[in-house]
Amino acid sequence: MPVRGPPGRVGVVIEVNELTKNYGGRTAVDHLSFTVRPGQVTGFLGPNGAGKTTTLRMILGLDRPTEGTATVHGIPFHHHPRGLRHVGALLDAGQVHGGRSATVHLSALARSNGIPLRRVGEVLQEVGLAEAARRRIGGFSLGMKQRLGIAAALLGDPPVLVFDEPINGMDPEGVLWVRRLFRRLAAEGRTVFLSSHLMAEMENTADHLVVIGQGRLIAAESVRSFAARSTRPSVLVRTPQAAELTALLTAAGAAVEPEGSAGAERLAVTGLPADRIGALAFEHGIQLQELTTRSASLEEAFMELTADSVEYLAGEAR
Ligand SMILES: Nc1ncnc2c1ncn2[C@@H]1O[C@H](COP(=O)(O)OP(=O)(O)OP(=O)(O)O)[C@@H](O)[C@H]1O
Repeated sequence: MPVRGPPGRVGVVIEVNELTKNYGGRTAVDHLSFTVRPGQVTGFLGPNGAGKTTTLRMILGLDRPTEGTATVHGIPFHHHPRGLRHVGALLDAGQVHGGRSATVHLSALARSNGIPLRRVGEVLQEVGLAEAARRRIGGFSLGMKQRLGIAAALLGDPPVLVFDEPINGMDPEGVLWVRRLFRRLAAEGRTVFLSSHLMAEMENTADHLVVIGQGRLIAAESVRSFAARSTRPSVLVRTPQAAELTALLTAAGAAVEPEGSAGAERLAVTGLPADRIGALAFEHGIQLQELTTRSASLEEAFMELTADSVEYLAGEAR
């Protein structure tokens, strides 16, 4: 079923414009501007302390910006009359009343937001907590609490979903499940915006990325073009003549790193393209068993682009 929200700027659901948050003398979010569109999963990435949670809180109207604006469908979220039926959010899975059961917790949310109670059973089923519905939340693992938080976000069947580090604490099966869920929600036309400090989590989940460091925008683009930004694509070579090839490629200006365990004879070569490596090996009678160009991983692009902000934070002895 296609999901529609109220009209805003065409094709833009969440719009952050020059958003800034100061805490005392410290700037947590610094003139940040980006947009989030429907029908795709947008990953919100940055190292720890980059300002992701603060930004999400301002989008959800839980914190007031020092400067700038954050709107959902063209209006600040706290002015929106439909609450959970408009935006579903998971910010802190731990912030639930441990003495209640999942059913009681979700029923209270449904009642206060004018959502039919039948939705409680539906979302518990959806997130795989139907069996645990009557157990005390206090006994839930972090992964189960994340599922409960996702159930709460889905309760109002909203067109916009915002999740802060939803994959934290999930086991591998939970990670696969949640990825499929996010992709399905986006395919239904919803706007799905989720934060993480782990690039690898986003590689298979997001279509689009907003990357921040020290509260400032580093990149806002597709996952594919972000990965292509890494300046260090490398070529993987497997040969029984590793020492000879290493000397040859190094002399030709490449950097060569052995990979895997000693004697595995796999080399990661940067600074020379695969065809040149193949030609040099052929000219010198060196046998190659594998020659593969590796596209730079998202992780490498992320590390390169956020290196400065991470160093800065480490230097501040946080
Ligand atoms: N209520 C607050 N009072 C003072 N400083 C705060 C407050 N909330 C956040 N900060 C600071 O603002 C900066 C950004 O924090 P934020 O939690 O938004 O980052 P994050 O990207 O979500 O990080 P993480 O991945 O570690 O959750 C940090 O330096 C943090 O210490």
